[in-house]
Amino acid sequence: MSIENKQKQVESTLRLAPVVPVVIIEDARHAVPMARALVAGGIPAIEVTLRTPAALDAIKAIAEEVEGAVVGVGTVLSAKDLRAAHKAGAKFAVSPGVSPGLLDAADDSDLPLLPGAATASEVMTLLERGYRFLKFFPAVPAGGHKLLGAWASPLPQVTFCPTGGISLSSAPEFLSLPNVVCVGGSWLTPADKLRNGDWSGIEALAREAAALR
Ligand SMILES: O=C(O)C(=O)C[C@H](O)[C@H](O)COP(=O)(O)O
Repeated sequence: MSIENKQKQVESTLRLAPVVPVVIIEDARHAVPMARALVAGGIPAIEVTLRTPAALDAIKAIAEEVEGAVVGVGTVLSAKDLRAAHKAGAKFAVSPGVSPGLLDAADDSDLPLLPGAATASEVMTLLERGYRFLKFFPAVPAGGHKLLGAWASPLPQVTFCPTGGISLSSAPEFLSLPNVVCVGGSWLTPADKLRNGDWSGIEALAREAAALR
């Protein structure tokens, strides 16, 4: 698939809701009820990070069992991560930054990648490779909505999903920027709610997030 088509897929996924939850899942058995709660709350695109041994099983379970969910994989650092997540059923991939090896692997893969960038030079390098939709990471420590707003004029062809340090209360300052399509954040799936199986609590957090903007 061409980079243009993969980027179109990324765009339509990012346009589904104002927030993409970034999930750290410790127990794959939590994946399906958690994803159902997020979808019920109006948040269909879900990024499951490859930070725990349960991540690939969680992605597989959501892909197979949760109607309406668009499951993606986060913390993709290598070609191997990309292949494993694609095989598990991920529909999109997210990386905190890029390496030449990861970009080459993404060119060879049909799994659309949302690559991370934190400087204008990184953004320009990714533009050269055909990427117009990028993750801005780590959004708040790297300069927050002020940095992102400053890129809108010289880099108008690039649209971002800022992630890293964003909360329900700070999301609107990002979402109001012309070069932001949605934000990412871990606040929708807190560890204690996952551990306690508080699915209605997660649905309530999703509903609040879906109403942003
Ligand atoms: O795993 C990845 O690929 C990442 O780039 C990191 C995540 O996007 C942040 O960890 C978001 O987490 P919060 O700052 O808690 O909202």
